[in-house]
Amino acid sequence: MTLITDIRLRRILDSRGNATVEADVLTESGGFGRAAAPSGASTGEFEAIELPPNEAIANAREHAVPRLVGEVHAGDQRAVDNTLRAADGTDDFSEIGANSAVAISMATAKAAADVLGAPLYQHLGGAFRGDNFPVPLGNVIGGGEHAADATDIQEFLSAPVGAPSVADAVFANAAVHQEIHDMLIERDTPAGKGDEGAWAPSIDDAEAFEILEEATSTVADEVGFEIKFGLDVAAAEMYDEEEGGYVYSDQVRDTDEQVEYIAELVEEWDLAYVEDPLDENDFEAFADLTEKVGDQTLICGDDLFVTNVSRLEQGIEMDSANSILIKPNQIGSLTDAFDAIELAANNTYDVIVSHRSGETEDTTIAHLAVATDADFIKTGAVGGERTAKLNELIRIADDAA
Ligand SMILES: C=C(OP(=O)(O)O)C(=O)O
Ligand SMILES: [Mg+2]
Repeated sequence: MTLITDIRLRRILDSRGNATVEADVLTESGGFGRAAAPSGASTGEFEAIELPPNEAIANAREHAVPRLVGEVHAGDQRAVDNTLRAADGTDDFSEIGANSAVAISMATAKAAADVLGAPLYQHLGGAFRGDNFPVPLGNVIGGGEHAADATDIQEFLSAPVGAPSVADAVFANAAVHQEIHDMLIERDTPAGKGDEGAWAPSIDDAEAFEILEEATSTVADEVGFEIKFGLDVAAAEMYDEEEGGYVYSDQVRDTDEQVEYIAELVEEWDLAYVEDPLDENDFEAFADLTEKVGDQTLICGDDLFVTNVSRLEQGIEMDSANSILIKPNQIGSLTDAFDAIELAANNTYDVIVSHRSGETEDTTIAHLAVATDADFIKTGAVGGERTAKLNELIRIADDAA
């Protein structure tokens, strides 16, 4: 009795104050699900298309809603997402918008879970899901497209790999964030926050590494478990062919120099994680770097893979990385995100489920990460739209215990 009986779409605010799409899905037996689309700033060239919310809502109402309401069962997620694809009729959701598609897809999954009386992670993961919890990667210093006049590297991420529980890990990342604040004050470097709540001081990357090392080791001593750190370089945003490569504040590095530089950073700082160290079109340079340091760290494709099975297949074939970032709105549906996760896991890639820089209170990604046994979740360290997911993870762990 999970036949979809109504879908309501509306514009709500995201964390940057921009409009985004929210969907409510109702079912015949009274199930209800609500979800909202997030939005990126450093978006990949190959992502599914986000339309202006008004347009996305109008087009989804015209093309998708009539094919779903009274026609498809909410519990059959693949049928729901296939219907969204058929209604859209393009490869990249450019007709109804990936923002409408992902909001409907996620809201439908929640409605189906509601009908079952089960938490979303259990509906998505099934009764025999593993009992692992993802390690949260906390963005604590950042710049790039997420903050003006700050670091070149987009995200410096605290990685509490030794935490005994997800709650310990979440609190450790918040403590690192606070410790960095204290250190910045001591250094007379006041800082505002970027889009994801990370400190965005006007410092260079070298200083950010020093601060992060000190902050993570101070907090690790306090909490008694290992905290490493990692990066989202978001290198596609730096890459400029006409300039001859990767444009940093103080120099331009060509592709070989960029590979060398990142490999040195991995060695010097014992990095646990490096996301998008190279341009989104350069599967080969990714493969060079993975060959050099892939046994010491995670080389993760975000803009490289855009949660897209075909791009991941290419990466697997070329050994371009050893992990993938999963952002459901990059591809437009939960089914597509699940397929990418399954392909990654079958090829021993680590999986990192991720928020976007523009977020809402929606907690679907916390459930998705637990349901799929993801190795990591990247969803900030502080800020209401980030703690919505982090606190949900704590609740899920509590519920599952
Ligand atoms: C979360 C990220 O930023 P955005 O949402 O701006 O793409 C990212 O690049 O990993
Ligand atoms: Mg990224």
